Amino acid sequence: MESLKESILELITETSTNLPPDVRAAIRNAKERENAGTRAALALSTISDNIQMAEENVSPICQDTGMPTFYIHVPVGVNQLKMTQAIREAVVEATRTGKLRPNSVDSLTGENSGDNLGEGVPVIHYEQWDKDEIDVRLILKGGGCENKNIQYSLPCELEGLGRAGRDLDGIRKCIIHSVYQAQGQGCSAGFIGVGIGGDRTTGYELAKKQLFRKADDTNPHPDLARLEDYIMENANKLSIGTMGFGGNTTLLGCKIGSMHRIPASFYVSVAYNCWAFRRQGVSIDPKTGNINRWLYKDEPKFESVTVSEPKQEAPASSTREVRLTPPISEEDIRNLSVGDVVILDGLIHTGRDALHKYLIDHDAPVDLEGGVIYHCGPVMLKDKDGNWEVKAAGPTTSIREEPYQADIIKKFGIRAVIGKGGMGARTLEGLKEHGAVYLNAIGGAAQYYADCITGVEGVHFMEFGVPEAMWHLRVKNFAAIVTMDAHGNSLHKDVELDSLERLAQFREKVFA
Ligand SMILES: O=C(O)C[C@H](O)C(=O)O
Ligand code: SF4
Repeated sequence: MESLKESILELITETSTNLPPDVRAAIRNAKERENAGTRAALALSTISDNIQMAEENVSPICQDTGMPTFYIHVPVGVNQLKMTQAIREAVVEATRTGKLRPNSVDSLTGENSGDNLGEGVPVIHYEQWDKDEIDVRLILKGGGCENKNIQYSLPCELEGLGRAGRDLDGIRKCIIHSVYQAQGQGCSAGFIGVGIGGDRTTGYELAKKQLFRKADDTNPHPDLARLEDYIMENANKLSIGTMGFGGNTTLLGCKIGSMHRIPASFYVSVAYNCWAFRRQGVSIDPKTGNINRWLYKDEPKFESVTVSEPKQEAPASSTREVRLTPPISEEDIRNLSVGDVVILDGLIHTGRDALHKYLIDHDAPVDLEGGVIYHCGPVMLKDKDGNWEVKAAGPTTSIREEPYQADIIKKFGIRAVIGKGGMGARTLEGLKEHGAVYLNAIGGAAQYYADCITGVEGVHFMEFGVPEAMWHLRVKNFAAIVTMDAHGNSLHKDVELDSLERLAQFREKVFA
C-alpha cells in the first residue's frame, strides 16, 4: 500500500479544487432558471466563474475547506492503523501546499494546530465489507453551512408552519423549515441531507451520509422518493435565492434517509451543505494503494459552466456601480443604497471572530478611520522569497459578529463591512447612526476574490492562526453589493420577512 498516501493526497486536492459533475450540473440548471441581470443571476455567474478558476488554479473553491471527513469501506484484513497514518500525513501535506486551510483549532485555548491535525481531526469512519477494494469518500463541509444544520424533535411547533406531528407530513414541515431557517447564511443555494429517526448523534450522522448520494439519484424507498420530489418542487417557492438575494433557486438537492428510533424520540436531522458541495470518492487497490477509479468524476466531464443567456429579460434594474477607495467619507457612504454595487480599490483589512472579540477591549494595530473590514479567513502561503501569497479569500458568515459589530464600527470609525449572509438589527442601527454600509460578497467565491487582491501589505495577530489573523490586503476591482445601507434598509430583513410569509403556503397537510 505504498501509494496510499499519494492517492489520499490526490483525493483531498480534487475534493477541495474540483466540484463533482452532479453538483456542477445542479448549479448550471439554477443559473439557467434565473433572469439575466438579477442579483441571483450575477451571484450564480460569479460562482460559475469561481468553480472554473479553482479547477484551473488547482486551488480551493472556497477558503473554508471545512472539517475533513472520510467515510471508508475496507476489506477484512486491511490495517486501519496504517491507513489512518497515511491519511494524517496526506492531510498535513495538503495543508502545507494550500489545498486545505489550517482549520483545526483547540476549543479551549483557541490555538490553531497549523496542520489540520488535532483531537478528533480529521474525522475518519471505517466500516468493513466483503469487496476486495477500499472505498474512500471525502467531504469538505465548511463551517458556515455546518452552523445551519438543524435537528427537530417531533412533535413540535414550527414558526410559520404550525404543528409538526410524528408522521411523514410532520417530517415534510421540518424539512421545509430547515431551508427557511438557513436563509442565505449557509451560502445558498444549498443541498440538504436529511436523517429521520436514530438518536441525536446517529440522526445527524445519517443526515450527513445522505450527502454522499449523487444529486440526481432516485431514493429506493417510494415514500422518501415522493418526499424528496415534493421538497425539490416546493422549497424554491420560498424565494430566498442564491446568497439570500431572493430568486428562483434556493435548494439544489434533497436526499432523505430513515432509520429506526426508540419510542420516546423522533428526530428529523438536517445537514445543510452550501453550493460549494465538495465531495469526491475513490476506489483504491488494497495491495498497491493506487486509485482504481473515481466515484463521482466517472461521468462525462462537464464541459463548461457557461450557458446560453436566459430568454427572459431582467426587470428594469436600478443597479448602480460606485467606485470607492478607503478611507471613505461619510458622505460617500450615505449616498449608497441597497442594490448598489460597490467596487473597491485600495487597502482593506480582514477581521473575523477572534479579532472582533479582541477589538472590543483593545486598540487596533492600524488606523481604521474610514476603513473597510472584510469578514474573511483566507488561505495564505509563503512564496519562495518568504512573501505571503493569497490562495483563497472569500467572505465568512457575518452574523457571528453581530454582538460586536455596531460597537466596533463606532469605536474605530469604520465605513464598510464586507461579509456574507447579512447582519441583524443592532448592526443595521449602527450603520445608520455612524454612517456605514454592509457589503455582501459572494460566499464561497474564494478564487474570484483572491484574484482581486494585488498585494499583502502585512499581518497582525498571527497568534490567532492564519484564518483569524488581521491581514492587510490591497485590492483592485473588488465588487460587492450593498445589502444594508445607512438609511435603515436591509435586503436580508426583507427576504427573511418575505420568506416567512411564503412559509404559510406549506401549513396544510400534504401527506396523509
Ligand atoms: O470560515 C470561513 O471562511 C467561512 C465559513 O465557512 C462560513 O461560511 O462562514
Ligand atoms: S463560505 Fe460558504 S461556500 Fe464556503 S464553506 Fe462557508 S458556507 Fe460553504
